[in-house]
Amino acid sequence: MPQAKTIFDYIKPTDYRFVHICRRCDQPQFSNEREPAEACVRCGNDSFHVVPYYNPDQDYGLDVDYYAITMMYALWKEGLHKTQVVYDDFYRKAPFVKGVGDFSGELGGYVAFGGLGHLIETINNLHFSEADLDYLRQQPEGFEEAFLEDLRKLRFSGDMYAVEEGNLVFPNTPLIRLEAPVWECIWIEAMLLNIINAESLVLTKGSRIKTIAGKDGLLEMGKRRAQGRDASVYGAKMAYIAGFDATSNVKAGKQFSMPITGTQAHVYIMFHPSELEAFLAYANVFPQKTIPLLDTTDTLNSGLPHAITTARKLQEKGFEMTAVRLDSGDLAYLSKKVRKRLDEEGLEHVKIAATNDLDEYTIASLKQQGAQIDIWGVGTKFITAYDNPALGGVHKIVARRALPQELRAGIYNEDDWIPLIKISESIEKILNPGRKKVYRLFGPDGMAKGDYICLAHESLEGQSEIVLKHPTNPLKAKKIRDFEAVELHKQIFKQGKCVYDVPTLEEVRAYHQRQKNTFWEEYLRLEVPEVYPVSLSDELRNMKERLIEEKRQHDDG
Ligand SMILES: Nc1ncnc2c1ncn2[C@@H]1O[C@H](COP(=O)(O)OP(=O)(O)OP(=O)(O)O)[C@@H](O)[C@H]1O
Ligand SMILES: O=P(O)(O)OC[C@H]1O[C@H](OP(=O)(O)OP(=O)(O)O)[C@H](O)[C@@H]1O
Ligand SMILES: O=C(O)c1cccnc1
Repeated sequence: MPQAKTIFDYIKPTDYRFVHICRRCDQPQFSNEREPAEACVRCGNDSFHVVPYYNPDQDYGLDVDYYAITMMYALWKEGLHKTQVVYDDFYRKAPFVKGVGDFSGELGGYVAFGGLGHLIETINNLHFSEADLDYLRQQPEGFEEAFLEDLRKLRFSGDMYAVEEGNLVFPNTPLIRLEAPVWECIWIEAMLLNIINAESLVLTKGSRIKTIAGKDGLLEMGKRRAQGRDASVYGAKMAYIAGFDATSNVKAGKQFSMPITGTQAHVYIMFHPSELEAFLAYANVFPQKTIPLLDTTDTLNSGLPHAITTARKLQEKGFEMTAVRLDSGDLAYLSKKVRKRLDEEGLEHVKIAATNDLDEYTIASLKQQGAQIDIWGVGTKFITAYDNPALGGVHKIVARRALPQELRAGIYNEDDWIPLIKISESIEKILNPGRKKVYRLFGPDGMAKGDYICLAHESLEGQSEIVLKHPTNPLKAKKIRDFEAVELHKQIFKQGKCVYDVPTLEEVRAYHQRQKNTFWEEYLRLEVPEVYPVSLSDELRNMKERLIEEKRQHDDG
């Protein structure tokens, strides 16, 4: 007899917090309330098992810090919420970089820009659901119904320009430029930073690991250690962009159509009466992809001979064993011993995979020690960005249109962009004001020579020579001739609509590698990397200095 249809068969619940399951007939009912209000729709019973329900597709509108909502409300009350503004997103200091810096103490390093795909998807979904509005209605601030009604209709309506995902970016360079009504920019802030900071950080870590692993096999295995489910899935995506070959994360494989792979864990070996039986049983089921784990008992005296026996059995059936995995002990020593033994047995084709808290530094050290490792499995230290757990990217207002009182007083015109600046104790922290764009300058050899940040109306077209000047240290200057200037920002949203052809994951991965290849190794090395030149145009620098001066005079007066 066919099973009775349930509510799951008819609707796709998007907005509920609880499922009340009838204790008599198992009929589920969705609700935002913990307390079941009604009797079972199918059998009339009134006893329910209450199960928390969470659909990750919900709560886009509330994916914010509360002060965003209160500021949005205050601006709405003032009638200024739709004022057009410009926001920049940038970071100030590259992560993971160790060393003392150059002669002026400046540290180099880069960030591989990640998260744009996820951000586009999120902005496309941005809205306040009825449940979101109900939640706000319950807050003690007493938001007016007319405000909540405006939130109900609110969608992102602005323009967004961004560096493309996978490119390399440097401190203080605008990665994203948002031009939208001020309340939308405030709404988006925390969500945008959450995505871009987390994914760029992990992509950068992955990119560094890939630099060291080179052409060796590289597998992502961090699911169990990532800080949250989302972080594991998007982290695996970043690994693939960085150049890893595959992930152990099956959800990421499905969600992003990326390759998945795996070996075997200690449980499989411990469960069987003996290590050899375990190896043989697995090989029997997966003769084309057998990667025995050698260290459950004793890597060299038990795991290795049993793996060799397994490889022989596979050969008898016409198969070659793929690899063996080392997961503890001195990986340099063990890998050399294992390689030698395998080669002596005529098993040169069997590769050696290694895991155990690896990162770019351990891999570099193992390579330097002559370790015979062909495949690196990297988990915890990649996915958690272990040695630098946060990227401090920020989202700052840099310009706005005139306010009604300024228009009335004739101080500004309607189409003026008014540059904004925030003075800080340290000169490095003072942000670059105004609507800006970024050029990357390439030499005739195709290598990146420096980035040039200028105002949006400026152009480098027809210019054959340029002096790149350090933003805060006038002694650092570099003349460049014979360059090709490429604008880094692409338009992503136009009046709220995505106008960007979002590349496939394969394309983003290839793009990351191509961009990385345009940087000299000196900028990418792990320790004490060269500082990549980033310059402000003279017009931007002069404007910044003038605004600083005006602000100081204004505050003194
Ligand atoms: N030759 C080597 N040179 C540098 N680092 C190594 C070398 N061999 C292993 N390592 C690293 O040293 C660390 C060893 O960690 P740890 O002592 O926790 O492992 P273990 O005792 O071998 O195994 P287990 O995970 O079972 O505790 C790991 O991060 C591993 O990657
Ligand atoms: O070491 P990672 O870079 O995180 O790579 C993934 C690790 O996860 C597994 O072990 P698990 O951590 O579950 O147990 P273990 O520490 O006892 O090996 C596996 O054996 C790897 O060692
Ligand atoms: O497939 C593996 O070997 C694997 C997967 C996740 C974690 N550690 C190892």
